[in-house]
Amino acid sequence: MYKDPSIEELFGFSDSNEYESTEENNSSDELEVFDHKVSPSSFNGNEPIDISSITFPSISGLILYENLLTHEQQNELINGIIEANYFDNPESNQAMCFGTLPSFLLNAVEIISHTPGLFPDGIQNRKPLFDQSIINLYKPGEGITSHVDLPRFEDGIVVISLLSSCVMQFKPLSDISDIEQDGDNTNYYNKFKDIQNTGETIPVILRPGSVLALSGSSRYNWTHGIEENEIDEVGDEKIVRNIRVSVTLRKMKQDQLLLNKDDSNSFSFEVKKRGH
Ligand SMILES: O=C(O)CCC(=O)C(=O)O
Ligand SMILES: [Fe+2]
Repeated sequence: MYKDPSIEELFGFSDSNEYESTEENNSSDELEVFDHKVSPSSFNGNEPIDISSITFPSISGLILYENLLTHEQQNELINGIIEANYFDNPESNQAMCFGTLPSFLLNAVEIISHTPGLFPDGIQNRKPLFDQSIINLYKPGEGITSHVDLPRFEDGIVVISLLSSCVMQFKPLSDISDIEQDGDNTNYYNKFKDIQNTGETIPVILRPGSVLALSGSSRYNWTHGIEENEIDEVGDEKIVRNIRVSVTLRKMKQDQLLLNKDDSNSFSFEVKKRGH
């Protein structure tokens, strides 16, 4: 029977000292988050089935593929993330990997790279498609400040959603001139607080197994963020948030790679607390 996993079951830590597991210990460390009786519906290695793609008329370049990853593929990602121990420290909720992608991401990247229409051809056919990943862990009620991804990353970004749904808000930038000047990370997230928000906000529901692709205007001219809500309401739909994990995949700009030439084929990662 499906039961939402607790954060302790997933990542082995608790906010409260009172937590005591009533579950049997799973000696293999492997966690089946999804009940496989709910039949996975999507990519079977040959033909994609039952995948819906959603576009947003006012946000050019934004496309959402629901059910792109099967439950098994989602489990594989979650188990890979657990085994990598990124979130052993309860303070950390963001792991950044540079260089070679962690191996547990490779099947998902393979699927994404074979998904037609995700990106314009020039992006879709680049090699490698991605060389940087961020894994974000959200407890219920947590979010991420509205931002535009850093200019040191190429166009063509995806966000894979796992475990829980949430709403991502897209807001058009009123002034994009600052983005070009901001070559590094400094105060990047704060920068957009003041210059966004002159127009409408477009809610995008990110469900587990979905892949959101951003290119062109959606990547450069809109901010995206997740509000700090325990419940999201969109139209008639009410989403009670549970623990959510997302995987962001991007490609570093070539000149940024050259800055770290000796490291460009190696793998490194950094685990920290999201600054927002
Ligand atoms: O967690 C998400 O869904 C979004 C993450 C994000 O925007 C980012 O890593 O830049
Ligand atoms: Fe982002």
